[in-house]
Amino acid sequence: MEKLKSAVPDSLKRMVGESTSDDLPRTCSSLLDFFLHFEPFHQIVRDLADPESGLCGKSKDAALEAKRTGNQCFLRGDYAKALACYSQALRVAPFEADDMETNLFATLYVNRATVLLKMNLLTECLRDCTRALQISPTHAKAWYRRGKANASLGNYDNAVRDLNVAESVESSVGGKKQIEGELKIILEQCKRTSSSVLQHNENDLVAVDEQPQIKLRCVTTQDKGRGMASSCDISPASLVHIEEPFAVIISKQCRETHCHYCLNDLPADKVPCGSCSISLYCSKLCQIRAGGKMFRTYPKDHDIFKNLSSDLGKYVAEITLGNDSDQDIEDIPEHKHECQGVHWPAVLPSEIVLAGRVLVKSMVQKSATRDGSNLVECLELSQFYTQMDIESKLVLHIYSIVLVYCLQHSYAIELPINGVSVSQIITLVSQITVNCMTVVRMKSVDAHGLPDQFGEFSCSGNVLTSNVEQVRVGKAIYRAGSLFNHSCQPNVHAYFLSRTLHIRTTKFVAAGCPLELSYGPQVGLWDCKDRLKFLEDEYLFRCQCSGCSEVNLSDFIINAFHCVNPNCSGIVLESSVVNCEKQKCKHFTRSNKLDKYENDDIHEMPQHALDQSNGSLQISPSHCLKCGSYCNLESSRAEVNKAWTRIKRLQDSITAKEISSTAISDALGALGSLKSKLHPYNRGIAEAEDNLAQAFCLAGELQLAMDHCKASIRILEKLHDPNDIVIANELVKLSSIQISLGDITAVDSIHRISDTFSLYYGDHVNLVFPYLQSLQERQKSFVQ
Ligand SMILES: C[S@@+](CC[C@H](N)C(=O)[O-])C[C@H]1O[C@@H](n2cnc3c(N)ncnc32)[C@H](O)[C@@H]1O
Repeated sequence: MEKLKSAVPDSLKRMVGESTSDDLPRTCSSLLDFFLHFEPFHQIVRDLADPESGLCGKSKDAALEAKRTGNQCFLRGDYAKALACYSQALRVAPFEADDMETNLFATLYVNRATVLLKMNLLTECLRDCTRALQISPTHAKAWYRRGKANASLGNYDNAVRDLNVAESVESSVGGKKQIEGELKIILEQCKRTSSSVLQHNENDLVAVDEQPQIKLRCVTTQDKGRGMASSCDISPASLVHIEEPFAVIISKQCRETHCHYCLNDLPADKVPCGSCSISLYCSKLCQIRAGGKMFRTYPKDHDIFKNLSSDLGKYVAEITLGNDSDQDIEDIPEHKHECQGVHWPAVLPSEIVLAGRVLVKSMVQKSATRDGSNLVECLELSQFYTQMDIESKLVLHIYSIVLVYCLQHSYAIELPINGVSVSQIITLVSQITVNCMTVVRMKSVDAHGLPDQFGEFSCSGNVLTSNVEQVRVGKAIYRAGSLFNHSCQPNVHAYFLSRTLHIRTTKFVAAGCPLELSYGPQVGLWDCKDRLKFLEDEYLFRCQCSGCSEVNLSDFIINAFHCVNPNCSGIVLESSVVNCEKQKCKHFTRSNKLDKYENDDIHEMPQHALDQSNGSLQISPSHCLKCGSYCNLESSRAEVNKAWTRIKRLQDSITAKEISSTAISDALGALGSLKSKLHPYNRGIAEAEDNLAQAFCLAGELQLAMDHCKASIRILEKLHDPNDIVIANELVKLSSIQISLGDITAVDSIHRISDTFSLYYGDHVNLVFPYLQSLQERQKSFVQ
């Protein structure tokens, strides 16, 4: 990119930098012309798009090497490493390759199934055996391992069937004997235990039965353009919107951990893409949905099966044929055009690869014309090319040109390469920038940073604690979902089950009111100036929401300093905050929720400042809003910065899991400095308290951890609504500490968490956050 950017002549750079969306066909055409005669550009495109030089292709040698290492690890008993090696071998193995007259894929699946069986990952083992059998139906070891996994799962009928088939396809006498021995054991077990047939569906996609019952209207306002509004009163926690994405792309940092199609966690038996070594899937169904149907060896009329009873024959057919053909598979696989081992999909920025997906899908769907000239209109999304800075415009031009060339090389799309087509891609990417949604997943981790996926309490020594973290797993375009505008005080919450967007109200919404979600910033999390800056930088608009146009108390106190007068509870603001507050057009009214400040006098301060001037805020930076005392904020800021350097050291030791008593006592000193300079409800103090809570958890000092966690929550309660999810997330930590301490008040905390999470996730709460169930189980044991 740097090479291409620096090669562009200054005059062309200027022309691109000053362009508006109307100029795009002309600027694209000029830049294309330049690159056409610039050989390094063509070399770059060849490197990115030529399968021969692609770095993400399949290699039988690399697969055999990984398999060999896997075998050695297996023999040593290093099952985790063996599992990783077999998975890597599967990722790079060419689908058609054979190894010792057996399909290499099938062998690798069976090897991996053997490791999975050793690791007691039975369902995963079963699935790998089935995958091997769908490629190579007479693979005796696959039937045998399948039988063992089924027996361990208590599926005795199927285990007996598997072993009977294994025996009939096994050629060696020794092998047959071993199977017979196993069969006897299983038949014995079967007699002792009543058979329970468990269904193990490879693609356990979440069944979503709840459907939105409310009709929404699309309305247009002058300050925000189109937006969604309710046509009736809507009660809190109502599901108002469900939508499948138009296109999705996984985050780069989640490529090894999450399914590239549905974005769920990858299981131990992940499935690789059939034609490149980039993508990984949680199941074959996801692989097919993303990459299209692969060539498959369907079971032929094997002589070997002829002696089977009709019941067993039917069973064999069921297993080996699978049920993919019955599945409702999306007819436009979004990854297919990126395959064949080329590495541009791995190298180019996610938004560009996503633009490629949108473009190909639109063209295949025929909603876009062959020359792509109506691509932008057919998506009907807003875009802000003209507002972009000079540098971004040039980068966007170059990436768009590279993308069209790559698509033509590796997919042979019919899109002509000219100023019009490239300008359409530029507009498409700028649409994606402002309209794509970040798909997030909730993850609970224990104080030691270990994932707590199974909803169990992690236990390290005597410390049992948990945090909630959000993982940004991907980006997606939802056409109707994009019509929801942003508010820093949102009344709806967006979440994702697999790739499906769900939007639910978190407050009562009166008929006709806009339904607005948060694009990231929220009142109570950041102050107004930081929110405005983020939205301008990321989404290129100036926020007009209530939080940014009406004075609210959170924005006053979130970054406030303490009055120098120790007896005064007043707040002192920096000039940047004051300037931002003064620009708000609507001012503080009694309707701003004051209940949470009932026993404080801070709510009077903005009101007081307002009344004096009859309309506009009369507040001076560096002066206490209550008593007027001057505070030298420069020296306060310097002291606060010093304190933060010390707290950061504690954060580093938390990350490194190396907590020392010196680090903690130093951070306690720093917290004292923060408290002496900052207003008691400053968010920085909440953060420092939270860090200390985590540190004390790691050090096993749970009582102190609880005190600091509570102190953090007390501040959050001043900054947010009582049922805000930010507070519930912190309560997760508090409740797990309380449980560990045997503190009965854990029950109240868990009730609050449950109420808030149900508000945000409705009936999906346990799917999104399985940890809640285990908290509730623990709560029951308290009550009994
Ligand atoms: C995802 S789109 C939302 C739909 C958009 N209003 C439309 O007409 O297509 C995001 C754009 O909507 C507008 N928008 C959303 N929230 C806004 C807000 N709080 N203040 C001002 N503009 C907003 C901005 O122009 C932003 O770039």
